[in-house]
Amino acid sequence: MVDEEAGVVPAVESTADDIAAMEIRGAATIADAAAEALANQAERSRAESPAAFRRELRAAARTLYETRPTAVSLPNALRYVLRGMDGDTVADLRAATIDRAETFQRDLAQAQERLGEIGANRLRDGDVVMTHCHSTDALSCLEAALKSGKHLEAIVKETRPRKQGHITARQLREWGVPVTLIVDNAARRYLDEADHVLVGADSIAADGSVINKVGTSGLAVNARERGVPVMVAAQTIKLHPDTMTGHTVEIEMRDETEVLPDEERAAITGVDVTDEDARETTGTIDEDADSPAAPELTVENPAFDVTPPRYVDAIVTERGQFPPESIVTLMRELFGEPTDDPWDA
Ligand SMILES: O=C(COP(=O)(O)O)[C@H](O)[C@H](O)COP(=O)(O)O
Repeated sequence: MVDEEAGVVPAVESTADDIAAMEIRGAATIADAAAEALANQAERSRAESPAAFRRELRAAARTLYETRPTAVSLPNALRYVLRGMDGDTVADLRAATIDRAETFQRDLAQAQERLGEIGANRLRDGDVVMTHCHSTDALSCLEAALKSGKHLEAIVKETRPRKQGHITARQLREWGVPVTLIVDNAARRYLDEADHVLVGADSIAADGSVINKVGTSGLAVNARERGVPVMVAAQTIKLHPDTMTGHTVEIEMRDETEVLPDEERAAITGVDVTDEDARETTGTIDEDADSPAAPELTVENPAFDVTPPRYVDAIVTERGQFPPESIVTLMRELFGEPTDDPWDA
């Protein structure tokens, strides 16, 4: 079935929904799923003319693009696939698009493997690595080090509010790595036991700033104070070309219920904190607490933050490792001049 209006097939809508809901998450995985979705669009398109086919693919790209704003791997993937949409007939366009998406997915997997081998060189036998969130690029470094026979241990930050640290812990344990899981607030204390901080990235800006899961910047600042090197594992698909012309990276603000579910909010707002009597008889719910007179409770839920380059020791890519300040050279080489929206490709 095709969405008649936009021509976007249900498989694309469903991938977009999964990305928005974080069923599909992590910058590399999102890019892979987006390329796959465009291939699905190409395969299932009922367009009868090359122009209609191109229109549909652009609409599909836009649907995918509008899901989450921070990981540049998403528009980079869309742009890459759409730029390969060559041909004079619908059949040729279909074949070219599917082929291009497959090439993208293959290159992505190879880049991650290569990056892992490079990152593993920074890790010594017996090292303890502190992680934040769940990054397949970061895990690739650990996997390569383990495959080369190094013994590693991990201190895994829980990563509130979505607890992606649990995914990291599960994976590392499957690989036989002893894991110590900590709440985010305990990171500074446990940095004394860590030899490296290893994180991934959603975007890397031209000045070498690293945009990653919220909490990365605080971790990096603490690591610098403790003398623990911070290594960022990021395939070049994470380089954000628009930042070369001064654009900033949008930080996604997610729903407040991830931080404060409704029942917990009610437990806070149900008590009138200005009413001394109500506070003393704990558990008393003030019926008027949510009245316009009650003080406002605001919850902010930024999904990512920005770590300035001075707190990062190395950005490890499939092209080698770079000091953050020199990443712009690689960015220029790979992306050339600044880019348009993916659907303008
Ligand atoms: O911040 C996150 C995931 O955030 P979210 O869970 O909100 O998507 C990851 O560190 C990067 O995306 C890198 O992941 P990878 O190395 O797998 O690309």
